[in-house]
Amino acid sequence: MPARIIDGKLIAQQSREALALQVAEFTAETGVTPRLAAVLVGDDPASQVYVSSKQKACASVGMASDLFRLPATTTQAELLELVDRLNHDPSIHGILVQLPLPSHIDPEAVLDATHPMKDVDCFHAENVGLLIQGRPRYLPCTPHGVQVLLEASGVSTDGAHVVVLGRSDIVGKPLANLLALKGPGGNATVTLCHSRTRNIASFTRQADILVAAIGQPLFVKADMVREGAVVIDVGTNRLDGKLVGDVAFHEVSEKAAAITPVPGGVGPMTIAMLLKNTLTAARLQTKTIVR
Ligand SMILES: Nc1nc2c(c(=O)[nH]1)N[C@@H](CN(C=O)c1ccc(C(=O)N[C@@H](CCC(=O)O)C(=O)O)cc1)CN2
Repeated sequence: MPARIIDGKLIAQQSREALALQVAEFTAETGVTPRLAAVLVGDDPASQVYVSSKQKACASVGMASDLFRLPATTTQAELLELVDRLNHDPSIHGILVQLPLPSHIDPEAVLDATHPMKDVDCFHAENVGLLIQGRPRYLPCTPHGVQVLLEASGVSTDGAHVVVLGRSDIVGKPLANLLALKGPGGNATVTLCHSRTRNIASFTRQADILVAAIGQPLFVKADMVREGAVVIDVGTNRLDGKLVGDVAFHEVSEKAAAITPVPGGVGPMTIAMLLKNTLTAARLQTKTIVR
């Protein structure tokens, strides 16, 4: 039987609708509108699309956003100066610096410079540390999106064997940590595989839940997947002008119990989770009057 499709577009929309109510309530109580600053350096076409989607998503839930567009020739010092200005602007609750940055800028220096309270991407070392210790301030957007997709589709991670392909700082590493935490949405047994893993298929075939975030188009084939597994595709690769994931969708969906498509799977969830963090940031930075 072909796999059930996990509809990220729909689940992200439901998440935004729920969030819009929370934003309205927060603003009515405090008079504060949560505000996100997006920083885009250079002309990467995909990054322009993602940043514009983030701004539209902010507006759709009643949040404000500002876009700071800088040319590709911007120096690291100039970017750090802008981040410092945003750190000190009390009207801004969340800062996101869109990645990738031009190659002459060290992303670590920029992410380290973002104030941890405004780090709504959850990339700052302090926030990553808090997550790993099981007391997160913010949840990393794509990993949290994967977690919400699983929950919304009735797929429990409790005691499940999750195999994560890819060890990036944005997806693989934080996702492995998030799913291994104690509590609902966690409690998984996690195996983290990467490009140097020997006989990777011997691991993927053991997965109850397989998450592909390895950045290689159509890497996961049907013979790498256990019958009845749940497959989550985080890949966004351009192949012959078309957007494809890390999973060979058609053949794998004949074997999996449930699968996310690309587009329309994890991608929209990343943005929905960013909005959640921006509201959390606004709450943390606003002294709410207790009535
Ligand atoms: N500062 C950050 N930079 C980057 C992040 C991030 O979380 N923070 N993640 C990715 C890009 N990304 C968000 O920024 C992102 C990627 C994909 C999508 C998405 O909705 N994709 C759609 C397809 C859109 C298309 O046609 O290209 C989908 O999968 O349905 C949203 C956000 C790297 N950089």
